[in-house]
Amino acid sequence: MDTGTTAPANRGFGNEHSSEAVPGALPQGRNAPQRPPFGLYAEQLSGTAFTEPRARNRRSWLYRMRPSAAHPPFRRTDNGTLRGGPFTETVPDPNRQRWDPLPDPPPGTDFVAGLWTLGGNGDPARRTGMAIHLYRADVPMRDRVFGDADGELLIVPQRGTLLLRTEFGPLRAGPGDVALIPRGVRFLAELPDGPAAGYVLENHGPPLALPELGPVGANGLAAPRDFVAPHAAYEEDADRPVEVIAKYCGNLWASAWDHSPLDVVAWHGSHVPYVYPLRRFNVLGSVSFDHPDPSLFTVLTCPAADFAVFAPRWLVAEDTFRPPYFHRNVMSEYMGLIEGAYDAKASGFLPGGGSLHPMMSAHGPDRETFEAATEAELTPRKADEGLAFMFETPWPVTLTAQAAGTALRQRDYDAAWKGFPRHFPGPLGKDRP
Ligand SMILES: O=C(O)Cc1cc(O)ccc1O
Ligand SMILES: [Fe+2]
Repeated sequence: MDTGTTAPANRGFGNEHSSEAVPGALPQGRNAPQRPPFGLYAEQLSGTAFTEPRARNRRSWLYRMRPSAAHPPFRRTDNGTLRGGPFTETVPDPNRQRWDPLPDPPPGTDFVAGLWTLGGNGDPARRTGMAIHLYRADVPMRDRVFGDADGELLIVPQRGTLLLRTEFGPLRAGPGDVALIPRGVRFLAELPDGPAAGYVLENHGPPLALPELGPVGANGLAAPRDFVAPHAAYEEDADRPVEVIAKYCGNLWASAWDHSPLDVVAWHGSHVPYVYPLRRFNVLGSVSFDHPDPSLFTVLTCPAADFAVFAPRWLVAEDTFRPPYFHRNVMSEYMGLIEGAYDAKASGFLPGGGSLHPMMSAHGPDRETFEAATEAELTPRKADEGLAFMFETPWPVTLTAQAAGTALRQRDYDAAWKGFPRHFPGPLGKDRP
């Protein structure tokens, strides 16, 4: 992971971070001096209510060339394939769904234009729920900058690298990394390795945080120090026309600025973007028997969703069906695959594709996986065939019309669980109880 500078990484989830692109640009001892250094303008960006308890309070102070307030009106612009809650285009569907990866975008698609919404729940106007988006882009954002008032964005690259130039400085995230852009933080996405694709969890509610560790102890799972915040960096050519796009209560709005919002010279605070390399996740698992619940793989959690990663790990459980078990649960599970294969599905779940297992819908290993795991010799085995993740949400996910109607939807997904033979009570007269 490259943070774009040679300075030591700005590490630690939830820290009071600080950074200055020019020595002396960050005011010391107060947030709003009468005259900030170099004639910069001080601006507070609050991610939580002013009175939110200290442990959950998120805000940052930015010292910029111009106040963000100096801009003309925002006007509605085309949402493209982006949709916002409340999701009412289809009725909530109890069926299990799976999609093939999205095809390449029309030439000239940047990160924002390439956002394609699968579905979600809640309502951004009430700051509840979440949305699931996919993105694919083949051109960098140059004179376009995006900011999402509706929530934070957890970006999961699957193909290609994103160089995210944020108000707080640059972050680089490629396949195997996740980037977390807090609510309202403006950024553009460049594509240093060419075309890019991936997944986005948009969280409308309280921000994602590291999970409690409980009996796990003081260490384990995602370590706070593996989250890297950017170093302050501003655009030298900030005085140029830039289209600023805002997502606000589900819709896109655009404003023609005469300067770039990427003009922050110094900042400090807790409402900051991060990159986290998923392979740093300290996977814990069963060293005796049984397959643990996937909550043990939680990287980040918030009321609207848990983000879990299925990272390489050793499987050693004795007398155990080792892949994910058959289950029905109250949560709705959207899964994506960054690379390789996932241990519950022998076929059909492709990198860049996705599956949705709604509230109380029965799912688990497909028949091929079941048969193989039932016969497998239970020697210690490294499960390192891929990198999968899950957005697990307590509320049903309602699909957009495009996600429900697309030809990418695998209409025969139920066949993954077809043909399980009945063994009980056994042939008449034999083992019959
Ligand atoms: O459905 C899935 O594949 C996700 C999942 C994984 C696991 O290890 C246990 C339960 C679960 O829902
Ligand atoms: Fe599941």
